[in-house]
Amino acid sequence: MLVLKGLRTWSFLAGSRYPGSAWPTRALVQSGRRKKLSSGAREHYCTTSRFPDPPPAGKLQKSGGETKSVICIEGNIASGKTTCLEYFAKTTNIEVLEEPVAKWRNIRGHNPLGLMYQDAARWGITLQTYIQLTMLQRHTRPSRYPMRMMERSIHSAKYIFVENLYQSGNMPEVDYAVLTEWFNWIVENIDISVDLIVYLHTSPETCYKRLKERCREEEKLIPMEYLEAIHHLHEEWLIQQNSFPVPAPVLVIEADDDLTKIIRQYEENRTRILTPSNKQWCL
Ligand SMILES: Nc1ncnc2c1ncn2[C@@H]1O[C@H](COP(=O)(O)OP(=O)(O)O)[C@@H](O)[C@H]1O
Ligand SMILES: Nc1ccn([C@H]2C[C@H](O)[C@@H](COP(=O)(O)O)O2)c(=O)n1
Repeated sequence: MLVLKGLRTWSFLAGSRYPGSAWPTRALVQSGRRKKLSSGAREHYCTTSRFPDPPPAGKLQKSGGETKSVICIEGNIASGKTTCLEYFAKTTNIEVLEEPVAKWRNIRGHNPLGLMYQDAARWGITLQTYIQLTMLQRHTRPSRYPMRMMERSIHSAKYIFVENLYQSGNMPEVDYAVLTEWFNWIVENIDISVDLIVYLHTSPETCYKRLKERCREEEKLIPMEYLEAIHHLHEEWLIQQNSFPVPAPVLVIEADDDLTKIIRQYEENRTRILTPSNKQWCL
């Protein structure tokens, strides 16, 4: 392991390892199909990899047992997810839930996010255990709104970030196995269903630029290779759909553009984003 300025650095792209997942992976999800939409957004829909809808009897329901639509905004670090949520929060009467990053930066005076960036092999499991809990709390939080828009999901926490730690050699197999067992139990027993994924598709270069502009203290250590690895895992999961189950139809928004153009795309896709039950545009 390389050491830089006293900090452990990352080895991001170690060989691919996929044991331990209770989910069928490549063979099942390869039936995903895609089409180009006139608005410039691409849609990917994979019926066979969706979670059952409604959830099977016996599964713990969201608090209150109410039925609501859940839209998850997925994308690389600094791709513009929070900005997207802020835009829809201003213009729409829906519940908007940002990622609980403040919790990840401060749990009883400790900063697991910062620790993870300083030494991923030591603190990766700590951070991801806490993220899995806080994302579960997000999914199951009671709400009086019929629609919820969330930043990321418990699914991407597992399929992107835990996976990256494991594949890059920064998470021991035993830690990965424990988190996977927890995740599989949650999937099988708690309703964490999603109705639409909006994937903000950016180049890693764009994210690197935005990350530097945002200048979050803990993220100053992030190298370009890390954003490339996270980008690659998103592409496999949501575009090629050949790594892990995709829990909902995917609407792809090309998000490298400046804010004015992005907002135009949000407007053009407003109905698709806010009517996830309308599958007319799906294959
Ligand atoms: N389309 C855009 N063009 C230029 N800068 C953007 C755009 N979208 C977001 N930003 C800026 O990039 C940074 C990261 O955006 P943010 O929404 O916080 O990303 P995320 O929530 O995905 O990490 C912020 O400083 C934000 O103001
Ligand atoms: N499961 C996760 C989710 C997020 N992170 C990190 C990545 C960023 O540094 C930070 C917040 O993400 P953003 O909203 O800015 O994309 O949390 C992680 O390590 N694991």
